[in-house]
Amino acid sequence: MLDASEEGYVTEDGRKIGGVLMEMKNITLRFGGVKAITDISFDIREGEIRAIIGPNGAGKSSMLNVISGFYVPQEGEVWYKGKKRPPMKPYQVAQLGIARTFQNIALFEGMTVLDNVMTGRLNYMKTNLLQQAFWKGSAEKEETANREVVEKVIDFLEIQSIRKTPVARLPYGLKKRVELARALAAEPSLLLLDEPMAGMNVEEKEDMSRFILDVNDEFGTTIALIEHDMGVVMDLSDRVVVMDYGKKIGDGTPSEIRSNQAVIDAYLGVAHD
Ligand SMILES: Nc1ncnc2c1ncn2[C@@H]1O[C@H](COP(=O)(O)OP(=O)(O)OP(=O)(O)O)[C@@H](O)[C@H]1O
Repeated sequence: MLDASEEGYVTEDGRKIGGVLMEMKNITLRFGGVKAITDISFDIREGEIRAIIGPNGAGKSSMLNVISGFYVPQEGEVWYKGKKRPPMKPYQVAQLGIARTFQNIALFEGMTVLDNVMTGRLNYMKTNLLQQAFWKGSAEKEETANREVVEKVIDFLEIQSIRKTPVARLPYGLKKRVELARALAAEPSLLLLDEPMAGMNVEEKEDMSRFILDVNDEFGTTIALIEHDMGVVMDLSDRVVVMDYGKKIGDGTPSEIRSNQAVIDAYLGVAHD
């Protein structure tokens, strides 16, 4: 059994994970008569890669939407960095350092890769248009600082060669990478990835897995992801939450989840590796 103390724990591959970054306490979310999430609690720790898995309709996206502020649960509490988070709009959650990608890519198709990634910096752009007109100097300084972060992310994700290409012209796998770049440009403390491998071929999945691990390793970014590809989930994640019909049926390391009978019955069917 994993020793997840207050201070943190050591992963199966020997990495040191910190204390609690986010805690979901007894979350219940309803849409009219449909209970998408029923009384779910779990935490996400500093520096870890945490997966949420489960069959279609289990409530995974709803949970990610609660974390990112798109949905406000009827019951339960969301704690972040040791404080209870009041109900917030998604942009306010983003300002707390929580960035996300979407299940269906949500980029500006007509804009270049560079401009799309720049939109990830919007929360850092303090000068408005009027100020830009009067205080050109400070707007320029801000633009340069934002550009530096964006260029670093573009280099890191190896998309320099397509920086001036309109997103509409890119293949699917690269669009997904641009979405990751935009989220990273926000320099998040918590990065949420909604099915980062969906629709990808094997090679694209391998690239994306490598980038996710590199982001976590290089920037220490905490990552929570939803993913259906069990090979990927078991390879990438430090701990996994399993949902079924809106309820939590498992929570543990990949090897604990692989041998959890309730999880095997509801989702895995046969043990995945
Ligand atoms: N906006 C909504 N309005 C009404 N019902 C919703 C809404 N969003 C989700 N639901 C319902 O809540 C339940 C959980 O859906 P959710 O999309 O969170 O599941 P999921 O685990 O992410 O599924 P998938 O793997 O198919 O994406 C489903 O019964 C779904 O129909």
